[in-house]
Amino acid sequence: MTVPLALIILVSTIVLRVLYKRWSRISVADIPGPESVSFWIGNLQQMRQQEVGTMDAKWGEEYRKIARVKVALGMDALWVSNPQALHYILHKSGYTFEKTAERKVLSKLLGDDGLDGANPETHKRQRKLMDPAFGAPVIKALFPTFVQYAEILSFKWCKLVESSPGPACAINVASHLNVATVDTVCEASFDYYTGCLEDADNEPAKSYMNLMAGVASRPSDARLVFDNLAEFLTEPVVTWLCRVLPGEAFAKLRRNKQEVHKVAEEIIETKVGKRDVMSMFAQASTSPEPSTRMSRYEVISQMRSIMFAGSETTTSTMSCALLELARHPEYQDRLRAEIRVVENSIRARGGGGLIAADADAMPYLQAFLKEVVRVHPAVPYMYRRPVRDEVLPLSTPITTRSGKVISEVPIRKTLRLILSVPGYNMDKDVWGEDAHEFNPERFLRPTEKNGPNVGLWANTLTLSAGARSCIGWKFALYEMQAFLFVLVSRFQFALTEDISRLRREYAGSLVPMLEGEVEKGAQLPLGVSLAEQQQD
Ligand code: HEM
Repeated sequence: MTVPLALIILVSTIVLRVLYKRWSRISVADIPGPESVSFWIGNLQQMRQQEVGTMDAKWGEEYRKIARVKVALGMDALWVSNPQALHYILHKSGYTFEKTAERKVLSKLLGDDGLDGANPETHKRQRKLMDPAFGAPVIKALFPTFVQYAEILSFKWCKLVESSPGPACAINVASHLNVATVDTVCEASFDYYTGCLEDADNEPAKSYMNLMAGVASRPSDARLVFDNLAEFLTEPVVTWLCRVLPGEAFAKLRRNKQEVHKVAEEIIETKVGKRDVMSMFAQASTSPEPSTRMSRYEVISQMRSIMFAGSETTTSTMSCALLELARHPEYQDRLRAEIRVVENSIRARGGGGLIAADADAMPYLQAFLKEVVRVHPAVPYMYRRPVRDEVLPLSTPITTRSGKVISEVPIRKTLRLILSVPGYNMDKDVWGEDAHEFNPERFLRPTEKNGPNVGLWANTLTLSAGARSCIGWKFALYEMQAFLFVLVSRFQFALTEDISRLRREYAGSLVPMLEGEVEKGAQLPLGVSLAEQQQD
């Protein structure tokens, strides 16, 4: 077939499908929402032009937690932060709300046939096989590895501080944490030493540095339209396009895939009889029973899925944790005081190092981390669409454009839903009048229950909920607790002048960047100096 003919068929298919959807849908036209900026990209750029959460706070108040927005080519979507609706979508409906086509394409690009993009049947099988590898006993046993990597990072920062002319050294903590989390996830999950914190040149690990910033920050209008076309194309066409399309973003993803597949093939061969996450998956690849088997390609895909899902998310959250400590010296002092008490008790029991039970018994560390996770959601949006016509229940009734008061919204099959994590996490009806302030104290006082329990941890939506919730949440929390303990014990954090240019940018995940230097990727420069240590 000639290229022009192929193009004509492609464009006609898209036009027909757009028209079909327009005529056959249950309309959400009566739901209030912001005016569309253009037919091509609707409100999509508007959602990205401001920092993560700004638009969500505005729309949450103005449209009462559910708004009709426009995505590409004049298509409708619903932006949702309504607690009852979120609860219904994530908890009540199993697999009725699947990931949108463009979200699945991203999963495929970053994780092949891994868990994140799997269709319901495959997802159920994979998740059942993978859940034990992320259970509390396995993750608590990994705690010494988390501490070990925090120590390596701390050693690196000590050298930087000691060699700087003044007592404090400006360190881009986001980029250092990115290296640390990639090293940690490789060692803890796959028993694979990458050594990037110690300046080793490991290509697979390096391909995860600044990945989302390179792939998804500040997309052009054309790119936004292209992403939204995924809905009208078949999977083989999308896969082919991703293989051949030009541009640095696609090239970066192709390099990443090549590097990780190469190393995953080698790792699998060494896994017989071991107990790390990858070994548990590799054993599943030899199971004779189809319901407990993962193919070799699926096992390799899980490595990509986990490395992608488990590195930039924790980088972003820990960076924001250090930022909040720098902004609030009083919280920093309080956390350090709690750390000193635990260090004393470790000394009193004869040493042996920090263990998971120590972190579990630190109320302020827990409260602080919960507040970081609430205010700085590493994955600000989740994208879903119903596989059948559905009705979304609302906890707060809304008045439609035509003046009707409704507490349910009928939606057609495949309507795109944008689940707003900052919208829910900052909802005053759920969190109180001070919902927009950073205040760890809220998790230390008894709270009234306002509405359904939506989120997985501390009721925040940050780790999602339900069948497709974050499988690595315990991994993330223990890793972040270990890092915070070690780093706050050794260092004092302060703001630098550059922080006035800080933007919490949306690049698929929340990435801290500096205005005017977005092309440099994640940046969070903080003043780091040595903290006063206790005398023995
Ligand atoms: C603070 C850190 C983290 C945050 C905020 C986070 C958040 C999330 C969210 C919101 C989802 C659901 C995405 C969606 O439905 O579109 C998810 C899924 C997932 N996460 Fe995490 N994550 C974190 C850390 C980790 C870690 C450390 C790992 C692995 C070591 C991990 C592995 C995964 C995987 C494999 C999925 C797909 C789960 C499924 O589809 O069943 N995550 N994560």
